[in-house]
Formats: sequence, C-alpha cells, structure tokens
Amino acid sequence: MQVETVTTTPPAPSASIPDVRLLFREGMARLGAAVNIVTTDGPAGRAGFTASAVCSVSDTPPTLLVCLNRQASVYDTFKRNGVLCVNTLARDHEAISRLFGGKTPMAERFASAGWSTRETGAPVLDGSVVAFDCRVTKVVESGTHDVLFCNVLSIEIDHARDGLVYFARRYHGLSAG
Ligand SMILES: NC(=O)C1=CN([C@@H]2O[C@H](COP(=O)(O)OP(=O)(O)OC[C@H]3O[C@@H](n4cnc5c(N)ncnc54)[C@H](O)[C@@H]3O)[C@@H](O)[C@H]2O)C=CC1
Ligand SMILES: Cc1cc2nc3c(=O)[nH]c(=O)nc-3n(C[C@H](O)[C@H](O)[C@H](O)COP(=O)(O)O)c2cc1C
Repeated sequence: MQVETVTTTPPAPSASIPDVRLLFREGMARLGAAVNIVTTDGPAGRAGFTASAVCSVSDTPPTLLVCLNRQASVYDTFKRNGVLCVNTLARDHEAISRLFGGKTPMAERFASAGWSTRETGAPVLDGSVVAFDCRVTKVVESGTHDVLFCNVLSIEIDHARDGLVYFARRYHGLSAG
C-alpha cells in the first residue's frame, strides 16, 4: 500500500500521565459516538474491529478518518491491505459490536453475521445503517493510534434502520424516523 505517513513526537513520560489518561477516558465516555465495525480483506487476510473513533473529514474528495490502536491484533492486517469498510451499526447490532470489540477469534467474529463486498473487497455488513467502502490514502501516527485517512469509493445507505450510539459506556438506540 502506498501511503504518506506522518509521525508526531509523544510527550515525555511523567508521573501525572496515568491520571490524565483516566480523566481523558472519563471525559470521552460522555462524548457519545456512533458505533462501527471497520473491516478489511486482501492479501493480508480478513479482519475487523469495533470503532467509535470515526469521523468525517471532507466531502471533496469524500474522506473520513478512522483511529486504530497500533497494539490491536488487527493492526498489521489493516496496514498491509490498505482498504477498509466502515459499517455503521444499527440498534439491533449490540451483540456484534461486543464480539468485534473483544478478544474474540476473527473467524468467530465474522461467523456471527452476513457479509457482501463492493469495490475494494472489504466486508460489508448485512443490515448496517450505512457502509463506506474505502481506500486508505494517508496514515498519521499520533500517540498510541494511527489515524487512517480514507478515500470513500462507494456508499450503501439503509434509511429505514435505527441507529446505535455508545454513551456513558453503554449502548443506546436512536430512531430513524
Ligand atoms: N478509540 C479507541 O481506541 C477506543 C477504545 N476503546 C476500548 O474499548 C474498551 C472499553 O472502553 P469503554 O467501555 O468505552 O471504557 P474506557 O473507560 O476504556 O473508555 C472510555 C472512552 O475513552 C476513549 N478511549 C478508551 N480507550 C482509548 C484509547 N486507548 N485511546 C483513545 N481513546 C480511548 C473512548 O472514547 C471510550 O469510549 C477499552 O479497552 C478501550 O480501550 C473504546 C472506545 C474507543
Ligand atoms: C464501543 C467500542 C469502540 C471502540 N473504538 C475503537 C476505536 O475507535 N479504535 C480502536 O483502535 N479501538 C477501538 N475499540 C477497541 C477495539 O474494538 C478492540 O481493541 C479490538 O476489537 C479487540 O482487540 P483485539 O483485536 O486486539 O483483540 C473500541 C471498542 C469498543 C467496545
């Protein structure tokens, strides 16, 4: 995969950092977010993980970002394939979110739902609210995570599906109508 990689320097270690980390997480737990299963497939194989750190960047060209922890088991697979699909979850997808967010073996994660593919070959989840099929165009390292900038090649939307958000460490349904 040909991508531009930018590295930022992490702050120097400090005794106060664990407290800041906990406070940050406590604050972020109150910043509600959509829940997504981000998938990939290609020469490095198939993988997927639950992600709330997904955000719109630009509509021209259509670009979104995904933050992926470099310690995640799926990290190398995503890095090598260079393509991914952001599958935004619906109200009834709480169980699959837990599966892809835990230490579950990859085959078991994918066996729990139906999938198809569009342009890139990354798995598209049956019943997702919206699926963004993407090619990764740029990677920026920041702290523990890589920020993957993704060019959106194709979009599938189901306007009738209710949404799912993660807020205060719990799942909440959102009405589509
Ligand atoms: N952006 C990420 O990497 C996220 C990771 N998680 C992971 O899922 C597990 C359960 O999380 P929660 O139940 O929400 O409780 P938590 O207390 O671990 O996290 C609270 C909130 O902090 C943020 N957060 C957590 N870990 C983070 C990380 N390593 N880097 C950047 N932001 C992070 C997220 O917004 C999360 O919803 C944890 O292992 C957590 O690390 C959860 C949400 C986002
Ligand atoms: C609601 C939720 C949101 C998450 N969001 C992210 C995220 O945006 N980025 C990330 O790297 N990990 C995120 N995670 C954690 C990964 O899903 C998790 O590390 C991974 O699936 C399991 O780790 P493993 O693949 O290393 O076994 C989230 C977990 C949950 C439960």
